[in-house]
Amino acid sequence: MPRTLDGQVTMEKTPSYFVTREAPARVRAMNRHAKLIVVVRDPVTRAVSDYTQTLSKNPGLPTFRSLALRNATAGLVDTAWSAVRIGLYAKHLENWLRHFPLSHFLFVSGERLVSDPAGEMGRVQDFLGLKRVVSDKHFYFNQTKGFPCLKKPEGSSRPRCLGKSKGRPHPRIPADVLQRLRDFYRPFNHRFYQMSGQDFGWD
Ligand SMILES: Nc1ncnc2c1ncn2[C@@H]1O[C@H](COP(=O)(O)OS(=O)(=O)O)[C@@H](OP(=O)(O)O)[C@H]1O
Repeated sequence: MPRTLDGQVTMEKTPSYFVTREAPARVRAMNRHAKLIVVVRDPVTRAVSDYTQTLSKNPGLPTFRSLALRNATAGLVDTAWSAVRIGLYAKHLENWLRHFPLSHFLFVSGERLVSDPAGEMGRVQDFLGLKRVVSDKHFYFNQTKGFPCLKKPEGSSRPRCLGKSKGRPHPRIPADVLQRLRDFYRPFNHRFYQMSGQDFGWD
């Protein structure tokens, strides 16, 4: 990574940092002033999205139900499955808060990133102490993609949406499995709302 000069902000993005036990201590050892941005979405939708991603690479994958529930009859949720475990945001945040104060974090709502990308980007710019440059006029809603896209990315004169692997249709998951997961996550979500001071309205 090149050295950051005065007036520059260096950003690094790795989704697995948030859920990796050793990451907070290592990040702190590198820079204890680091600002940390975490994008979170409803953990149930996140699990289905995760499954969709794996399924696209491995079409022979067992059903979502058989991976999410340890014992189909008892309906116990399998927290060893990474698609489930990653959504336990309160647990991951607890680990990070041993190394960084809450003021170093910005939690971005994955849902609002879709419904109001400029609004969420406004919060990101404020958090980073940047002038609000990215605004409503940079986004448009692409009907075909079903998501917001950039009107004119930096260095290009043509609009740009995220790639095919972002915003794919999800397979239909049986309602009882989704309900089981919703019930499972509820207490963890509430704890996460308390810890972060933000209600994401997932239930
Ligand atoms: N503008 C825009 N365009 C397309 N997709 C968007 C957008 N904003 C948010 N999203 C949501 O981002 C989800 C994919 O992001 P990931 O977190 O899986 O990406 S990454 O693997 O961490 O890079 C992806 O999840 P899926 O819908 O499950 O594909 C999207 O819902």
